[in-house]
Amino acid sequence: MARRALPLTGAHGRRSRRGDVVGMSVLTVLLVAFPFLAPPSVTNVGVYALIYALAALGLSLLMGLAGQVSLGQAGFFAIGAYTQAVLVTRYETNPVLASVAAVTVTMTVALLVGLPLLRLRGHYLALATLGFGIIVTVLATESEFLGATSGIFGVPKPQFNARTYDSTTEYFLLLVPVVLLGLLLARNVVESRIGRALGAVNDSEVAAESLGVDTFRLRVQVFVLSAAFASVAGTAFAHWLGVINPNAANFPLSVSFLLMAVLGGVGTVYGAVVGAFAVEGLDDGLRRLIPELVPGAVGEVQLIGFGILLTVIMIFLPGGLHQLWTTARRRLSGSDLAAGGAPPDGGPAPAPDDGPLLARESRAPAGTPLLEVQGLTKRFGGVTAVDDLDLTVHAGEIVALIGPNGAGKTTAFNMVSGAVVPTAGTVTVAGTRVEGRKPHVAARAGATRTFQNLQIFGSATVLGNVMVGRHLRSRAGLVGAALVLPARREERAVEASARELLDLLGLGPDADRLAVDLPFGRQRLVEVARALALEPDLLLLDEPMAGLSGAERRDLARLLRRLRAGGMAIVLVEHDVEAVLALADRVAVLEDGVRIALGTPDQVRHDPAVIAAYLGVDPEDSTAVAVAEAGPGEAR
Ligand SMILES: Nc1ncnc2c1ncn2[C@@H]1O[C@H](COP(=O)(O)OP(=O)(O)OP(=O)(O)O)[C@@H](O)[C@H]1O
Repeated sequence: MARRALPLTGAHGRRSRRGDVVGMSVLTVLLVAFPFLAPPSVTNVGVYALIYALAALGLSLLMGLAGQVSLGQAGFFAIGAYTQAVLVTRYETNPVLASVAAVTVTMTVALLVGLPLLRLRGHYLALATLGFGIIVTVLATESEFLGATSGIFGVPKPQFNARTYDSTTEYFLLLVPVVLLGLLLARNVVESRIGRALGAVNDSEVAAESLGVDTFRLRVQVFVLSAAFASVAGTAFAHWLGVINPNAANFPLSVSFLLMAVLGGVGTVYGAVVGAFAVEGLDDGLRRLIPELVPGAVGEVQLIGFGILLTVIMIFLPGGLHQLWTTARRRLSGSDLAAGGAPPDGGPAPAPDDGPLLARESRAPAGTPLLEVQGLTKRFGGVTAVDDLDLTVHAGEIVALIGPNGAGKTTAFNMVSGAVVPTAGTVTVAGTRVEGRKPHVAARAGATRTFQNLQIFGSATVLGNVMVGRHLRSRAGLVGAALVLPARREERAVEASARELLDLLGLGPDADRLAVDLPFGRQRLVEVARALALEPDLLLLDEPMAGLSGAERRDLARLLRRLRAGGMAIVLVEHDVEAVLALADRVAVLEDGVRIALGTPDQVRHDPAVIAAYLGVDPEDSTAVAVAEAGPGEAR
């Protein structure tokens, strides 16, 4: 399971508003005092640090939230800078209006670039973004309109109320509120429904998708947001330097942004600012030091210095300076902050109530077909894992899918939930065709799942895991999240309903612990709670009993009965045949991908073909079948 170096927030699910206010206040005081305390040459370095911090912040969001590395951030920086320079110098546009236009242009380009590029992952995406940066550099170099290699001169220092901000100190102070606003917006996004969903995607894309998160759409959104940050930085850069040339898009600058984000701590919003100051300080230091150490050395030597630094950080401090900070805090407070306190031991069992659970008026009446599978087939090369499967599951019933190892249960299950594309056949969930589409489509239609191999969101608390399950039951988008106000009330409601569900499943005392710190059986329960948070009409459970103790199995079986009584349809793949026969209304049996039986537990229990499949006796041999019927036991 992919995990980012550090949780972006208090382990998405727990906010620290007081910490935010203190952090922002301290940073504001430090930044405002900086130009008055530092000598002018250092303030000059500080101006660059503030400008670059914005671009690094965007990159940090992209890497921390969307898990994507971009080597082309300078490309967006340059697009912002060039657009600003053109509008201000050629069309005498008001600088503020020009900035709005520059950011809009950059975001549009990012959208157009992101739509095809973000289908790539990992190194491929990094290489593609590198290519994008190179294209921008070449276009700027070759374009006469953009001044070719010389670039565009004469971008004036900004003026407000007939006052020109042309001293280093003034420009620094002008940038401080812009950077603080950028931090605030970024922080809001990280703490929002969108940030939580992206954090989940980083931990387990398939699980996040199954809870209704449209991962591609979110990635594109963060990519565009990240470019917007770079663009704002570019406009500030153009006014500060007064000239913009193709160097603004070049690879070393993208590497610098990457270094700032990584050094500060990927995904941590304050880290980008700290990283920018650290890198710019080092850059200045290396610029002075290297010519003394290596006579005649030029820029490339500095780049090597950065390369070495980046490597050392990745090896010894993958969480960047933020990691140092959190470790120090943890040591000072003598507690494990991420874990959210001492683990309770075991926690109480689910409530003993046996009434219907999660019933609601909008549910389809019992007996309504919610899942219709027709002719579902999957071939892996020469292996036909599932062969022409038909199955209908109705509201208010539990259907079990059983069969010996390799029978095709998981493959069938994965095709129904959207994780595997069928070779043939259809899957309809509550009237929506979902076969071959991403799992979030099935989730939107009302179906979600748990996993045989647990897919817990490792960087999140138990509460954070379950809050992701509320993704489709909340609405705040990226803009709403950035502006926080419309989203705050919704967030409180999401947290309250997630806590309610945790209490219902006896997980309340574990709510603020990291989910991965829980024992295996309780992690399974977290997955069930997370799935239930979506309020599904169809719940797909892949081996939910595996790894549970006897008491936990009984509790889970009772929970499923209560959900069925509440009108939910449940499909479970399970190896514990006795448990299944005691729980399910109907049982479908697969062997070598073929459905060999479908009926009530009693019918299936005595079906000679089923007995033969499990025990290897000949269904025509009545004596062997009679002996086998005496007790099929567990399949494994
Ligand atoms: N990605 C894959 N590539 C190739 N073959 C696969 C793939 N996934 C499954 N298979 C094959 O398809 C068949 C069905 O596998 P599947 O995992 O669906 O069975 P299962 O009933 O869930 O088994 P188990 O109970 O062991 O989990 C097996 O022969 C398996 O080897």
